[in-house]
Amino acid sequence: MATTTTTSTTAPLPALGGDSTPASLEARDVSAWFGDHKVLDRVSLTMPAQQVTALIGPSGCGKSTFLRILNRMHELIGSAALAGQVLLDGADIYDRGRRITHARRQIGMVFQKPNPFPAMSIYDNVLAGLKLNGVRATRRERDGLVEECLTRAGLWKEVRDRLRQPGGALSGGQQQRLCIARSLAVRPRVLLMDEPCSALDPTSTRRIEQTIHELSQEVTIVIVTHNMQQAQRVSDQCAFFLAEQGTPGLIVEHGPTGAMFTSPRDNRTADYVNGRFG
Ligand SMILES: Nc1ncnc2c1ncn2[C@@H]1O[C@H](COP(=O)(O)OP(=O)(O)OP(=O)(O)O)[C@@H](O)[C@H]1O
Repeated sequence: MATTTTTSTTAPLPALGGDSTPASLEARDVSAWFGDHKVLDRVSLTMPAQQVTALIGPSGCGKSTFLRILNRMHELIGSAALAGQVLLDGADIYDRGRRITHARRQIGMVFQKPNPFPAMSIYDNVLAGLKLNGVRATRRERDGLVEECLTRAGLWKEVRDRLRQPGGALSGGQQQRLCIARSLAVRPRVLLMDEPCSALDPTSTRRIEQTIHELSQEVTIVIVTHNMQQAQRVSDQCAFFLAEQGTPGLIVEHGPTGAMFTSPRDNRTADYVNGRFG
């Protein structure tokens, strides 16, 4: 783990994982189970660095399970099991000897429902991940990081004069951007987003999409979305998941987003992206 000095400096805090450059993620033959229910079957997908990859598909086909596997959250569920590999810039995050916290620090997650600590101040919400990891920083470093992360999340101008107010007092869309700022504070190399706009109104949704666009050069993004317009607006590439008639989920087709929507190779993809099912 990178150490952080406590001397007064304007230099940015280093990444907890030692490297904050955007990383590629590659899933190789990933299968997943809950008990004896197999929910994913040999899913392989490359999610290139500095790109936004959208995971689309009908409810229950395993998109969220796949996303949770990408940062080792799946294994927190008692009945869960998995097979296959997940490579972060070529190194398997599931290698024996590699600690779960190592993957978590480098691969952040933003959830469907904004989940800031409601009674905690906006300022402290942004720093919550650092505190959890025992990182010490000067006041100046903390101030700098809070401003930087809120700016990157597109929230700074709206909250700069009320940083000591509780996170729970913000609107839903602002809370979601606060959660993005909190994720960014530990300098992840990949950001996973599980339907981050599904609880938001259209204006807040567009603001989050703008944030995703602005962040995409700095951090690799993988987003689950049910909204086909959103997938087209925010992503560079798409993967279409499907679980047919009680079979485990798999990827039917993946590729550049434009091609997936204008000239899909598989009829099932065409039916799904054109709203004929799901
Ligand atoms: N904690 C769990 N325990 C048991 N089964 C689960 C659990 N979580 C998900 N499943 C099952 O795994 C399968 C895939 O679920 P998952 O949530 O990954 O799909 P999804 O494509 O993300 O769905 P949605 O779009 O509705 O969120 C489903 O059959 C679901 O019932």
